[in-house]
Amino acid sequence: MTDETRKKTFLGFDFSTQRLKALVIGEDYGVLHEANVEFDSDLPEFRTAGGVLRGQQRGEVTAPPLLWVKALDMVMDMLVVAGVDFSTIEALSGAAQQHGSVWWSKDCESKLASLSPDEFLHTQLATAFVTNSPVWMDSSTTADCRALEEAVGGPEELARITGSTAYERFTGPQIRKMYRSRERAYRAAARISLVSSFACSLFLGRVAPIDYSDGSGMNLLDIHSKKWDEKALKACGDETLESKLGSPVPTASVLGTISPYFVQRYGFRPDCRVVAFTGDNNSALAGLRLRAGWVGLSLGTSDTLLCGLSRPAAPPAGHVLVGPTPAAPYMALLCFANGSLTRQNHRDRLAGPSWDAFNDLLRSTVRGNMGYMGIYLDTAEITPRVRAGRHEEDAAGRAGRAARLPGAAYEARALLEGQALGRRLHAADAGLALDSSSRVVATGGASVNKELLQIFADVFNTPVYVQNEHANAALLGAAIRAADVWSADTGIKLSGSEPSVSPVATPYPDHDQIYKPMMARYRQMIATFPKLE
Ligand SMILES: Nc1ncnc2c1ncn2[C@@H]1O[C@H](COP(=O)(O)OP(=O)(O)O)[C@@H](O)[C@H]1O
Ligand SMILES: O=C(CO)[C@@H](O)[C@H](O)COP(=O)(O)O
Repeated sequence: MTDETRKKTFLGFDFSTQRLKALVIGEDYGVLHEANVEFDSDLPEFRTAGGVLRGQQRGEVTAPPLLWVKALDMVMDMLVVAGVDFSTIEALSGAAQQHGSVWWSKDCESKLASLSPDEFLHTQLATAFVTNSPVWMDSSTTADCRALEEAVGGPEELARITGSTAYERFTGPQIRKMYRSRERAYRAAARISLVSSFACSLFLGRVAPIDYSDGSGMNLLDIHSKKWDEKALKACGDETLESKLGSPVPTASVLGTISPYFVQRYGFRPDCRVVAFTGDNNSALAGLRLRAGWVGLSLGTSDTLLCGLSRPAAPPAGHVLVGPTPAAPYMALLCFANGSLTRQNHRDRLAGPSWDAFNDLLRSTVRGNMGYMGIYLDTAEITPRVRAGRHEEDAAGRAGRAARLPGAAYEARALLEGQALGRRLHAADAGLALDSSSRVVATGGASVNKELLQIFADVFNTPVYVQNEHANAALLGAAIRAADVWSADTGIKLSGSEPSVSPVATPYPDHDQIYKPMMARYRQMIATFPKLE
């Protein structure tokens, strides 16, 4: 029996692309503690750039799973130093970058079950993985995508079953590539986790099941029956694949109690519940708790657009996923690979390492940028699926040398207007309707930048809001899901709180004159980029 009067707190994690964050909330969902480990600077021994490693083959991007394990050791120590009383934590959950796969070695279960509380996790799990993890930025599996679509009956059929046509970063095509090109690694892996279920496993002390919501980013899960699709499994591996993946579970599930390692090392209660972890965008939707007609805009390493759906309509573009909470049975997602890191690269080039200096450049230009436009793709793009490249045009539509933009300020605005135009255009193509009642709610690292949000408001012709409770809805969503699922499991009501949002950018009334023609030009410009093949 849980004592209803004792102090209750809930812990959330976000294993995102560039950092690991942890957050403790109280019964009222108010933030009590936070900690943050940045992979590149806090763990330089792994030699990552932006949290990832670029491979030799074109488009290959991975991350070492031990980096995430060591980051967890560090973040836990930070919470200790911050004075967190782990005995008050009733439940924990987490979010993680989507689609990445973690390849566990044969003895992983015995290792997870017998961790010594006297040692760090990373020293004990150093040999628990058979290879680095392919992550969402990988674009090297185009051949596997086409083969998977063909095996299932075509791209439309795959989208009807799994919610998406085949995408390079989705876990099914990534598993197929491993099976096809590195069969020894495929065979050596006893289990395959998503980054979310891998992170959950560390707390559970056994390999955790994949949840339905993040599992929908694999091109393997039937989003209607919520079972693995047999044809898709067969196309991506051999008869052992289903057991390597294990059976998927509802996202709002208590998977068990916390591993003795955390009880003995940090003083967690032995009955602290571990709630299934999920993808970071899925968790952001849970954290934002959007109203009907509102759209989430996550500005993390990637930029994503999200909204809840009541039914799983097959999308003409983008993805439909099983939703993370009972309130959002399904969700729509559009992902853009050239998000914060691309903005950051060009900020460094044009203004140096300061966002204030970059914003000064933006302020010195006008909406519409006197007709100068640019599309800057530093990495292969996901929406649409094109190669990296750059295209600039002057007001007369001239490209190439003749169109060189007249200075850093014009390039800065061209970059952000180009990004916002792309988000808006592809959202419309994917059937995401915005009307006068719509609101965009921004979250993630770049959502603190009001100049950037003003450009999104102008291009979308929609007011942009931010959430007051936290700038990282994925992290907050992880802690809130831990609390909500715990409450449903124990029957104990929590005071909780409704999310509150504040407006940060309102569109100027000249959207139609300025941005409608630019949208048409954007469509022509993006068509000049070579497609992934
Ligand atoms: N003031 C700012 N303006 C624009 N972008 C910013 C600003 N502050 C931070 N960022 C961007 O936020 C990104 C990190 O966002 P975050 O949500 O933590 O990413 P992730 O969750 O993918 O690791 C950084 O790459 C950085 O470029
Ligand atoms: O691939 C996708 C979504 O489909 C990405 O959005 C990843 O989930 C990475 O998230 P961030 O680290 O950028 O938040």
